[in-house]
Amino acid sequence: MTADAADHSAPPVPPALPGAGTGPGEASVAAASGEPAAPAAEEASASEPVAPAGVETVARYASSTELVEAVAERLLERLETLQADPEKVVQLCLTGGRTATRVYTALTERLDASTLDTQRLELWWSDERFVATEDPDRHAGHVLAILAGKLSMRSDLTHPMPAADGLADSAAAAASYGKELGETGFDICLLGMGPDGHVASVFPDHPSFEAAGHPVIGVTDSPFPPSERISLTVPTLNRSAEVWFLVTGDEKADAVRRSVAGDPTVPAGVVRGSVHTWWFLDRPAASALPYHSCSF
Ligand SMILES: O=C(O)[C@H](O)[C@@H](O)[C@H](O)[C@H](O)COP(=O)(O)O
Repeated sequence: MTADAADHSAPPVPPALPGAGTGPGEASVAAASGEPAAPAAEEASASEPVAPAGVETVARYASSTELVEAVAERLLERLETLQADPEKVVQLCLTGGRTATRVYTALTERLDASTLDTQRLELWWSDERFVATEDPDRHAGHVLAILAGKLSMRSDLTHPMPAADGLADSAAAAASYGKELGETGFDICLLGMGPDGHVASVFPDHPSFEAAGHPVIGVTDSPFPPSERISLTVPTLNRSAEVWFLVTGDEKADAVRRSVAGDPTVPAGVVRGSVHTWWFLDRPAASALPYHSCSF
């Protein structure tokens, strides 16, 4: 396995997050990875989604398959570590996309050998295509088909976003999901990234990127089909102790470069974990990074 490098960092001082883990697990990630310190990010305001300060690590893999296997293994270990606190219900935010879907499959293949307590795992989604429950375009359908076959999940802790059947529109669905989510902060938020630097259904140069004051939004004119979606907004994504970006493919290389550099014009440039942001990249996705951003 080839991976890992670290460059971008800020003092590993986790701010208190409602619902998100800030215990010894997170502190030790920062300390163990030994990244150099850098100045803290500017303070965020409600209207400007400036990323919270946290350690950043770029982990580069020779292939997408290596990435998928390594992330699945790391995710399982991390969930188990967070559950070392017997009271802890881990808050995990899931994403759609091909890379994440492969990670879920790889994770289920490791479950037999793991001590993960699925009864203390709460699942959320960062975005959803606003289509009918049975529509194959729906993220949650794919994810649940993979996970539910292997995990005994608690229905009261599993929160797919609403489907289009039975709800007036994506704005109503977003409001309903916002209520369900409340002030929840995520221990880990998994995110894919599009070639334009979009995350969840927050797109650059688009109203979804300016949705201040709304934790969850309905999107009616997505640049990528289907046009109607539901999404967490940037400030809500930033209620994450750890953000894990999973990015593969050379068509994303330039967006990766800009996002890792913190370009405020791309959504992935301003989404950060308050404790740790991981960039899990395959070699093509990392190809536009300055070489010193990766070391293997
Ligand atoms: O809803 C969508 O249109 C896609 O699912 C998209 O947002 C996806 O998350 C990213 O493009 C990364 O996905 P890949 O890993 O498939 O590239």
